Amino acid sequence: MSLHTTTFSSASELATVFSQRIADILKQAISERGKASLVVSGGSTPLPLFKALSIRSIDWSKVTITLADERWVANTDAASNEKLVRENLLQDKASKANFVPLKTVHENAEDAVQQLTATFNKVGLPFDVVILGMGEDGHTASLFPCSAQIEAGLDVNSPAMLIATQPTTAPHQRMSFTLRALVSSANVFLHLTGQKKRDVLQDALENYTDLEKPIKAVCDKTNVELMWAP
Ligand SMILES: O=C1O[C@H](COP(=O)(O)O)[C@@H](O)[C@H](O)[C@H]1O
Repeated sequence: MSLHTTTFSSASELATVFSQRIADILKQAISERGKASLVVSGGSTPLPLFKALSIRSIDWSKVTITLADERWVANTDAASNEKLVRENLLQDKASKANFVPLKTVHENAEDAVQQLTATFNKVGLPFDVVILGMGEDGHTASLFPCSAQIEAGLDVNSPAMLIATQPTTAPHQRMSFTLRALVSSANVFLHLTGQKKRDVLQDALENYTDLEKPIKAVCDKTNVELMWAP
């Protein structure tokens, strides 16, 4: 499988061009099937992209948006990826999109897997667009190399679509789509900014196993387009 890199001069140029690219794919899906789906990541990197995407002119009422992963905190908590999406992506034109949260009322993430799986069976996989981020430890979505659940999360022979994870090097229980669910999309993007992340990715691809650096597992299993700016 291949990694194709597009380099931008700045995070804002990246956001402008990438948001148009995503909008074009979603529009195409809507014209073919009457609906489209978009998986976004949390963390700090996507902020300018969310703002650029929110003002794109597409029929957002036909788009389902969800997250690649969620921290198991209330959606009012500063650490909530849902909060980030609601405040920055589900605004302006994109406020009409249908957002499906990963956080449920369950106290433990593990207890929510069955309900969420039923929900996303109705949404339907594969997703039209998956945008992944990456942490400096090589985790992507909430597939953390330090977690006891990493083998299960990366097992593409398992039918599991979602997995509850507990990182030991980062706070909060998590809910994450599995590698199998993420790479089933025809359009998997990796969105990174900064030289440090680019070096981590390069090192992961050259010197580590999939279990040690889960981002490598994604690149091993599907074609990934890296959108990168310094
Ligand atoms: O914990 C998470 O981290 C990664 C990377 O976040 P960033 O702040 O370094 O951009 C993110 O992709 C993931 O969705 C998030 O839950």
